Parts: sequence; C-alpha cells; structure tokens
Amino acid sequence: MMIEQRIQQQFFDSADLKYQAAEVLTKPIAEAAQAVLGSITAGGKVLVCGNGGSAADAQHFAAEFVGRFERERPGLAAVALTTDTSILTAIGNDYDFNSIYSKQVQALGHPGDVLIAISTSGNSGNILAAVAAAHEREMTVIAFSGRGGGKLAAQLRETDVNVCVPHERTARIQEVHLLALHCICDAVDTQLLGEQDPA
Ligand SMILES: O=C(CO)[C@@H](O)[C@H](O)[C@H](O)[C@H](O)COP(=O)(O)O
Ligand SMILES: [Zn+2]
Repeated sequence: MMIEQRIQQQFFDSADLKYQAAEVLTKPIAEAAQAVLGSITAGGKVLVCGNGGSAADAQHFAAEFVGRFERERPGLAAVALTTDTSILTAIGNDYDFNSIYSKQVQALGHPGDVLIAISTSGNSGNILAAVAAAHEREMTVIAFSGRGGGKLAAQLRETDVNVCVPHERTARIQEVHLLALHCICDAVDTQLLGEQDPA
C-alpha cells in the first residue's frame, strides 16, 4: 500500500472508532466528569498516571486542569505522577518500576481524591499497583483502558468508572483517550462556569 493510502486509512480508522466510541463511552465519560467535579468541589484533587504516550496524556490533562482549558477560571487541583524524575528514579531504583506511581498515590492521595489511571492494555504493573494504592486510600478510580480492559477492569470497584475504548491498537485507543480527557475538561468547565457554545 502506498504511504499516502496508509495515512488516509489511519484517519478513516481513527474517525470510525470515534463514532463507535461516541455510542459506548458517552455515559462513562459523563460519570468520570461527575466524579472529578465532585472531588474538586469538595476540596479534593485528581492524580493522573500512565506510561509512554499515556504519560504524555496524563501531563496534558493536568496542564489543562491546573492552567486552563478553553476558558478563564481558577486553576483546578490535578497532579501528573509522571513528571518528577527524582521521585521516579528513586522509587524505580530503590524499590521497583511497578511502585513508581503507587508510592506517590500513598504519599499524596486522600479519601475523596480521584485517580485517573491510563493503560491501553489494562495490564501495566505500575498502573495496577497505583489503582490498588488508590483503593487503600479510599479514592475513586477512573480507568482509561482499551482491549477489553485487561486486569485493570477486573480490579475496579462498583464506584469506579471504566472508560474502555473498544479497539485493540494502542495508537487508536490513545487517540480516543485524549478526546475523552478533553470531554472531561469541557464538562467540568461547563458545570463550573455555565454553558458556552462550542467555538
Ligand atoms: O505511545 C505509545 C504507543 O502509541 C507507547 O509509548 C505506549 O504508550 C507504551 O508502549 C506504553 O508502555 C504502553 O502501556 P499501556 O498503555 O499498555 O499501559
Ligand atoms: Zn504513541
């Protein structure tokens, strides 16, 4: 296949998946937005983690919460657990890689806070450990997963939310995760600031 055809096909696949996801993910994304809003309006915060491209997504979300999304508002409490190389290397070196997020959740998490745990496979050990730590801290977990949800889905409690993208490819799943994170930003801003027509 010519490279141009491959590129065009990826746009079509991504767009098709977004149509499908609009059907199945609207409800869990709305529930996730409600959980986040409930936490921050009660004085809580959002911790976010993921690996690789999903680490970038975690940081992207925290930036839009703490800084701003599309409208002016006071900063909202969110921390990406993916950014402090001293913390990450110390925990990875002194304990193990699977503990890099769970130790931070134990240190920073309080009851009523929310953990957004991003894993396209649902099987990354450090994400599973972070979820277990969040449950110990009585936090609500919002899982961003794919491929059926993996071990992550099995670990969730009834009060948690699973935004599970119905696809097998990591890249396609990540593209929907980013859209879902923007939907949460938009929903929270709308609840806090009122309706605004999309520009
Ligand atoms: O961005 C990509 C692929 O699109 C990669 O960096 C990807 O995030 C990494 O392979 C991750 O380690 C995958 O972890 P996970 O989503 O299965 O938890
Ligand atoms: Zn990627």
